Amino acid sequence: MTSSELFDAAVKAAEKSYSPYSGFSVGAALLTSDGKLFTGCNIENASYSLTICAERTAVFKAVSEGYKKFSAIAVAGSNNSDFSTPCSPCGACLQVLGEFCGDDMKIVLADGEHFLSEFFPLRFSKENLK
Ligand SMILES: O=c1ccn([C@H]2C[C@H](O)[C@@H](CO)O2)c(=O)[nH]1
Ligand SMILES: [Zn+2]
Repeated sequence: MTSSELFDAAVKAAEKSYSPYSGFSVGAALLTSDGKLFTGCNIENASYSLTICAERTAVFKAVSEGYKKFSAIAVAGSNNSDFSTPCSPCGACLQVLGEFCGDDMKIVLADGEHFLSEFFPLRFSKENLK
């Protein structure tokens, strides 16, 4: 699957966003190392802080189905139907992605391919616990 196809899957996943409070729809499309696709959307709550981001929805879906090795994630976010402005994963999502993915994990945004190391070069990880 190309990065462009992965990004399109993220835009499609954003259609399922439940975001009545922010009005900001986010979709994520996570590709496993063996080519399986998991998607996720943001799901808000009247108790705002219980909101879950699209990226973590996708990661938790995948891990709960037994997939823990990933090659790329695409993220698309918008408060209208135009997903052309890059939407970076928040710090919480980067931390969760970092649990399962190396520095070379590809992060596809509206402006193209990035890597986890760009966003989060000195993250706290299981290496710190040794
Ligand atoms: O990494 C992120 C950052 C924000 N959001 C969602 C959470 C909230 O519903 C909305 C506005 O913050 O965007 C995500 O899905 N992913
Ligand atoms: Zn997030």
